[in-house]
Amino acid sequence: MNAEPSNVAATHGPVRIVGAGLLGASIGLGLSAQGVPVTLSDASPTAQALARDVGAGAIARTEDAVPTLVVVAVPPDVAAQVVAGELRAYPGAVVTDVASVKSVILAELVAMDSLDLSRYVGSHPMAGRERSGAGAASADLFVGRPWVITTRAGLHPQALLAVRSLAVDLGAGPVQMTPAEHDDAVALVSHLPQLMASLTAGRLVEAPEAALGLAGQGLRDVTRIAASDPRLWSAILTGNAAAVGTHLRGVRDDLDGLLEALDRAAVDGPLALGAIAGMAGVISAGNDGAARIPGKHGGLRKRYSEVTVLVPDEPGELGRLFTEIGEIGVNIEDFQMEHATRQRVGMAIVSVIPASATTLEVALEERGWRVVAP
Ligand SMILES: NC(=O)c1ccc[n+]([C@@H]2O[C@H](COP(=O)([O-])OP(=O)(O)OC[C@H]3O[C@@H](n4cnc5c(N)ncnc54)[C@H](O)[C@@H]3O)[C@@H](O)[C@H]2O)c1
Ligand SMILES: O=C(O)C(=O)C[C@]1(C(=O)O)C=C[C@@H](O)C=C1
Repeated sequence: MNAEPSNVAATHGPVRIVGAGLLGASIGLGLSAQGVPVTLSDASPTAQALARDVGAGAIARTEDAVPTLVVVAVPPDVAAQVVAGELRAYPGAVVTDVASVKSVILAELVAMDSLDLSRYVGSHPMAGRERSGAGAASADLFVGRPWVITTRAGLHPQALLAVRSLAVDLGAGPVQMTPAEHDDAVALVSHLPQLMASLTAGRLVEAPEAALGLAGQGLRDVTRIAASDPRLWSAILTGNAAAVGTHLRGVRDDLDGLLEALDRAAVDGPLALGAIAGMAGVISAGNDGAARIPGKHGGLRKRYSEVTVLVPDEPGELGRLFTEIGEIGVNIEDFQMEHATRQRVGMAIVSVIPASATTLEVALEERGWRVVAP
């Protein structure tokens, strides 16, 4: 049963969404759930119909009420053209786009004639998935995530406010920065990780089956986003080429140092002069960098204990595990599932606060679950 829409949004509709894929449909779902009227437009009639069918809004028609806010959620290489069209079509509306790069789109818009750019606010929710299209959309996609809102001279304060309200209504935290600051930041925290995941996964293309059969959670963690859409990501990466190049050159320097140490170990043995320090330096820097990644709600990442439980690969077993953890009175902070190759069993890795780990292990064992030793 659908919950009644709770009409508490600060965003005044109608909101028109152009590009009804993962981002557009997620925004539509989040706004529709709060009773904001949403219309959807997409170059693909199929994408448009799918977004409507998942509940993201109504398909746009020429006789629709004029929107107060237009959200452009198309790939970055066409975003400026679409934003310009919307600014011209709706002279009273605020127009935002959610593309993953910001400077290149603004530069394209500035180069166009007779556009009222005081109503355009480039933005970027730092939330997404490795899958495209409305079928993967979720109203909760933005909850607890930063939503970058780019600022610059000449912006109408009401336009800024409208896009801030959109972010807040969808549960995100607005963060203001210039387009250049945004592009530098995402080159490091989003675009470089995508490339590293893709480069690592690309090494698997010709890997022997026997090696792939040994793959554990480490490989899965590092390669989740390697499933991302090549067309979308090519546009993102080339749209932020200079900043991405800077970080990749940094990685290249690190790789050169690493290879030098490895080559020494390969020739003179594992304890060759400088070899151990070379490895430890890279791994320690990784520890320090990872420790700086903020937790999902903005605070410092908490260190949880992991309790690993074998779960039979049968309907309802995972649900039973969750129910019993609830009965034991322990809160699940995070959860991952690891699948054992060629076995009818999976490993549920349940993250809990350290003080609860032993209690949970003992209680689950008592209830007949097989807990894997930490
Ligand atoms: N995928 C993510 O994780 C993520 C996260 C944050 C921001 N973004 C940005 O959001 C935007 C949309 O990404 P997505 O993941 O939703 O992609 P998507 O492929 O799921 O959806 C894009 C939609 O835009 C439509 N489209 C393409 N050109 C169009 C045009 N000229 N006019 C109208 N519709 C057009 C496509 O048919 C498609 O339905 C991109 O700019 C992307 O950089 C993506
Ligand atoms: O979680 C993911 O799938 C993402 O990679 C989302 C992610 C990110 O790098 O954080 C990817 C690109 C977008 O521009 C914003 C968010």
